[in-house]
Amino acid sequence: MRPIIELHDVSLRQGGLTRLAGLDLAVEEGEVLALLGHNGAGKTTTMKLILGLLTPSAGRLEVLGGRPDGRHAAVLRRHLGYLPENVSFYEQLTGREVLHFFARLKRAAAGQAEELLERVGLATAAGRRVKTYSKGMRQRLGLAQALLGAPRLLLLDEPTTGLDPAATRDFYDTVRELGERGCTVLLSSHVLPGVEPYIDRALILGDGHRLALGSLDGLRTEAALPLTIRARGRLADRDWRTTWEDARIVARPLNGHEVSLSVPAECKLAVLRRLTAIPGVEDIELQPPSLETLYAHFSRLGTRERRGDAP
Ligand SMILES: Nc1ncnc2c1ncn2[C@@H]1O[C@H](COP(=O)(O)OP(=O)(O)OP(=O)(O)O)[C@@H](O)[C@H]1O
Repeated sequence: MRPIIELHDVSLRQGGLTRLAGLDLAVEEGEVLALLGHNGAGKTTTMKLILGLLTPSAGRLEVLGGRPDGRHAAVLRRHLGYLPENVSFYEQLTGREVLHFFARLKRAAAGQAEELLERVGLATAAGRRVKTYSKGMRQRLGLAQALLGAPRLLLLDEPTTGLDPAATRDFYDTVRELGERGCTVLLSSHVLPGVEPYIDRALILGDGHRLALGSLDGLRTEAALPLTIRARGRLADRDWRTTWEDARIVARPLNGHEVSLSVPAECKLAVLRRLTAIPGVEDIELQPPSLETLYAHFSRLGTRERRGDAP
């Protein structure tokens, strides 16, 4: 089956500025892909190219089997949902009126508006004017708007900015459910903590360049960063710095009953074996590099490469 989104060497240059540089990307049906990057990295630009709101200056781009900015655009509009970064609605309308308005625009059944209000948890607030909504309620209304018409592809630009942790979790739960039903989801985010369990792959962008693309496991293998092993117990009597022959294993005693070890992946088993044999060790916890750590690693690497620094 063909990917839902295909970018081959896509660039967008405007004036002297490169907004996107030679991006290659294929996204499969039902995949949840996170677009990660600093301010100005090219996340919104990538989304707007996929939406057909911008046209590449070079390269080939296909979305749901056609070019998004050509005649295919009308087909796309029916199968695409978009939640922009700064979502705004007519403040005087109620949540229900807003959704009915967008349902008419998208030629979706009015009944679907009610169903979606329920689904995003706004059923009881549906009769209130949008101007009385909190940030989280506006985002949920935005998501309901994006879900009108049963889209095959959803583009969510910074959807969890300003949401509290519980609202963020609810939001991502809905995203996961959509992915499981075969809807392809692209979401851009600065807010990395919490997103890991909900995504299949991450694309890390920096100054319009692709810095890394892969699943969490794939990115971990590529980055080859040390993992953290924490041991707890009655540990005060030991000199942790001299316990290891390999200089790459760095021990940081946190207090008398906890030590944190930075361990290269290939030393993991040896360290675990040694730790389990040490009297006093009562508990061991493994922490592979988080998405946040991987993001920082690839961003640093990308910046260095572009500046031509030695690693
Ligand atoms: N309307 C525009 N006209 C010209 N250049 C633009 C325009 N919008 C964005 N850019 C430039 O394109 C580049 C990529 O911006 P983009 O908005 O895609 O980044 P982003 O990763 O979404 O950033 P943010 O996290 O701040 O939203 C930046 O250098 C930005 O200055």
